[in-house]
Parts: sequence; structure tokens; C-alpha cells
Amino acid sequence: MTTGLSFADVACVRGGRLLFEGVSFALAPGEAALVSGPNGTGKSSLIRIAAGLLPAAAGHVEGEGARTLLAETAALDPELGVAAALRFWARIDGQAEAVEAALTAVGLADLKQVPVRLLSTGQRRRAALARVVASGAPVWLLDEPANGLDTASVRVLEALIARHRADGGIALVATHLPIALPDAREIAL
Ligand SMILES: Nc1ncnc2c1ncn2[C@@H]1O[C@H](COP(=O)(O)OP(=O)(O)OP(=O)(O)O)[C@@H](O)[C@H]1O
Repeated sequence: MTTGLSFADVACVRGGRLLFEGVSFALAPGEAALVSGPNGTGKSSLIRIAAGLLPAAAGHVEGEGARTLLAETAALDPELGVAAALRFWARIDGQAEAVEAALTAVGLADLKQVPVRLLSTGQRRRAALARVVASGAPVWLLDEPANGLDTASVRVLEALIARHRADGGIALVATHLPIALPDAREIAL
């Protein structure tokens, strides 16, 4: 079983409107794709189709390996400390021991006891990214991962994606902000 993610002639309809059709690509271990396009063209919808949260109107999505989604909200308990909130999900993924390293990777180790509700916008985004890192899933689906991040944090994000790919992971990234993804496939909507 090899990690992979492929779209074959995928179309997306929302609210009775065709957003895109004929989207095809295949990502092998270590590869990435960058989904770009103006507001409302369906970048988030494409990511949701990849996550299995939205059915494709036509075509097929296939691939091996667990997928993890970074979307607008991270579903982290606002009352819990960041580490405890992350451990809730990491335990479900069988990755409880991965939380500390993930917090360090996103630069939140010093804030691990701070309740999620007290985090700044960018810190909350980094916590969401830590959830992705700690998941251990080989296929990362990242919807606007740079939103709310300062320049240094975008560099951290880029480094984390690069490390994930070097470890054989896959990244499908929808963004309207520039993110360096060397040799990424371009999916322009
Ligand atoms: N649940 C829904 N029902 C009907 N239409 C929807 C629904 N969700 C999104 N849409 C519509 O689908 C279109 C694409 O939305 P989507 O969020 O995928 O675009 P996007 O390219 O990610 O946009 P942005 O760059 O603004 O984030 C929009 O016109 C939106 O109004």
C-alpha cells in the first residue's frame, strides 16, 4: 500500500452552480500541489472533496493513506490548555506522544498550558498546524494555512511541509497567499 492522492476528472457543484470540472492530478509520496484561484472559485470546496466531506459532482478521488485537514476552524477545546486540547485529537489518532514535538515544531512549546481561548489569531493557527503535524497522517490537506501567520511563521509552515514531503508525505495546499512549495503541481481554478 503506497500513499497517494488522485483526482480523475473531478467536478464540483455547489448551490446548483458548477464551480469547476475536469480537475485531474495524481500525487505520489513526497509530492505537493498548490490550488490557486480567485475568491469563490472553489479552492476550499476542492480541499473538502479531497477530505471526503463533500461529494464530487463527477469524477473520482482515490488514494491510500490517512488524510488530515487544516480548515478554518481547528475544533480545539477553548477551555483546555493547548497541549491538552491537542492531546484529545492525538489520542484518537493514536499519536498522544507526538503532541510535545508538534508544539515545539510550531513554536508553541512555551504556551502549552495556556487555554486555547487566550491564544492570538496566529497562535491559534499554529496550534491547528500542530494538530496536523501530530496526526501522523501521510496526506495533508491544507486550506489557507498561511492565513493569520506572520512572515516567520509562514517560513515555519513551509519548513514543516518540506519535512513532511521528505518523509514521504503528500501536501495538497489551497492558498491565496504566497507559500514556497518547491516543485509543486499547480492546480489553477
Ligand atoms: N454549502 C454551500 N452551499 C452553496 N454554496 C456554497 C456552499 N459553500 C460554498 N458555496 C459556494 O461555493 C463557491 C466556492 O466556495 P469556496 O469556499 O470553495 O471558494 P474558495 O475558492 O475557497 O474561496 P475563497 O478564496 O474566498 O476562500 C462560493 O461561491 C460559495 O458561495
